[in-house]
Amino acid sequence: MAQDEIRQGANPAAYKVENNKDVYEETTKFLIPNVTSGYNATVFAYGPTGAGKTYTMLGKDGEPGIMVQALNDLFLEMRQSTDKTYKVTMSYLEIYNEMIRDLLNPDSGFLELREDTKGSVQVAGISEVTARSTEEVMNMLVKGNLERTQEPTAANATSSRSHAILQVTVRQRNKTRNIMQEVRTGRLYLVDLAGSERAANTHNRGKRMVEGAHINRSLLALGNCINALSDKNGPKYINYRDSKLTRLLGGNCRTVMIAHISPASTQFEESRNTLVYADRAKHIKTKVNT
Ligand SMILES: Nc1ncnc2c1ncn2[C@@H]1O[C@H](COP(=O)(O)OP(=O)(O)OP(=O)(O)O)[C@@H](O)[C@H]1O
Repeated sequence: MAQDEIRQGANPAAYKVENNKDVYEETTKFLIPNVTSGYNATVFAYGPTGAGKTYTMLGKDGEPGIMVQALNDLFLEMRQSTDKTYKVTMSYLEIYNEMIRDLLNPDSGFLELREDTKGSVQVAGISEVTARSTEEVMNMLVKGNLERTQEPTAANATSSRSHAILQVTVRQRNKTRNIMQEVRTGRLYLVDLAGSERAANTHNRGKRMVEGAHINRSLLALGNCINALSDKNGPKYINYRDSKLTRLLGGNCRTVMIAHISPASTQFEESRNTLVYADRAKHIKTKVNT
């Protein structure tokens, strides 16, 4: 079975978005039943440094981000199921300078991507930790964030220099079967990207410039995939293999892009670029195969 899925942003005049809860409800909440039904879904925060991506995804005390809210709904939905049992595992990784690090086990060094027998791309050797509640996931996330590559830049004092990806895997079994057979696996990717600005804008030199080039390689590949997928004449060849980020996230997946822009006039060019990408992404139709 194949299903077409497109969700356009609602009419901005029709609703108010004042906090992370509103952002979650308008953008991400609808994905949760898909994941518990065995589909993959991705939410990524896109935009220049300091525009609020980490604030949206992770949140702050008293202002929980998309991650907490998505996990709360995910666990709630699983608890309410009468005919299924679920097992949830999580992995947390960063892509820094086109290298993958396990943030829950940083001693494991740099990890490689591999295709499994079904053709889906996996991170070889990444730790998968069982989680029974949002608190357990968030505790591990906080631990993992201490390992994340974060440095001050001219544009943000606690700038995330890597793309951070939280993978939540939901394995579903049917309770009513005599043999407890695994039926479906859904995966939710929650992604806090590094800043999308051109390196020159953050007045970075040396190491930060090199990072900028690598960050931009992944983001450029992401932008190219968005361009190719949104081509009015139908998608041409999609270069998912051009970067670690697009290899990992590419393929069959319902995807939400949360675009971040700054109100500052000095950020006009970045804001415009972000909106152009967001507009293109809005027109992508994905075919999700079951
Ligand atoms: N909606 C908001 N309300 C209040 N404060 C915010 C909001 N968005 C962002 N901030 C604050 O702005 C600062 C920069 O935000 P944040 O670190 O989330 O940016 P970022 O886009 O993740 O940047 P980078 O790409 O450098 O990691 C933080 O101190 C954050 O708390």
